[in-house]
Amino acid sequence: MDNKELFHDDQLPEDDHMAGSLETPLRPDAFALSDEQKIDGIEKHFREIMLLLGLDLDDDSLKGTPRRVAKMYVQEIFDGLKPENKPVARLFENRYGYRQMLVERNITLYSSCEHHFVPIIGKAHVAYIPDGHVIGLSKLNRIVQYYGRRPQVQERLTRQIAQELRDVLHTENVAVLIEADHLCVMSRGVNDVTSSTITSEFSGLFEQDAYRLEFMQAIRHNQ
Ligand SMILES: Nc1nc2c(ncn2[C@@H]2O[C@H](COP(=O)(O)OP(=O)(O)OP(=O)(O)O)[C@@H](O)[C@H]2O)c(=O)[nH]1
Ligand SMILES: [Zn+2]
Repeated sequence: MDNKELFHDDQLPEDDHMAGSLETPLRPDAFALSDEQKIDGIEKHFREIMLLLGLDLDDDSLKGTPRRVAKMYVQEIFDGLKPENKPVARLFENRYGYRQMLVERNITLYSSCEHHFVPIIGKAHVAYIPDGHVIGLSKLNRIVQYYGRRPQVQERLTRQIAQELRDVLHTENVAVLIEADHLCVMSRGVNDVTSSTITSEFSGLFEQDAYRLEFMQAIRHNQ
């Protein structure tokens, strides 16, 4: 089957489209406003949303919600949109001569579905085979957290984490696998609470079956 049968005409993959799809789509002026300006603006608009829903904003429990939501968006669940929040992963020389696979598994992942703005909850498993350098273990978790704290689709999230690991570690030998539950699938729409979504990216040595299998076995063990 060729691509034309798999995609509608306007969805046919093109090289530049595929390359660009790794980036979170941002407006050119995405960084023009301060956090405080963003919080004030979101608060105002969220108040409107609540009023349109018919909610009484004089109610004690509801009146703080617009600002609470605005702060949560800007300072918490979407703070991975700001490049200055990208974790700094200091490289250490691989003085131990460790050349085998390092797997960091079961990394807690929280993200938000960019189509419905509801949570994606899951686990990320990442691995690399060090060349000249290694990084602190917690930085692997932090990289996953950073890219999770954006409106996302799971495919892009997976690829962004893999690309960051390749960049930081100066090696192509990187694997990322994410298994996640999408609240937009579970709690609304199709209302399926049993399905979950697995995405992966394997590059460098992980494109070979033996390395991929070792990784898959490592993340399955003990679960
Ligand atoms: N590929 C992909 N799709 C996602 C992801 N998260 C949510 N979606 C899907 O995005 C789609 C949005 O489709 P629409 O038909 O515009 O939205 P909808 O009418 O709310 O669709 P339903 O969820 O089927 O009710 C849905 O099928 C979601 O399941 C993701 O991470 N990756
Ligand atoms: Zn969704």
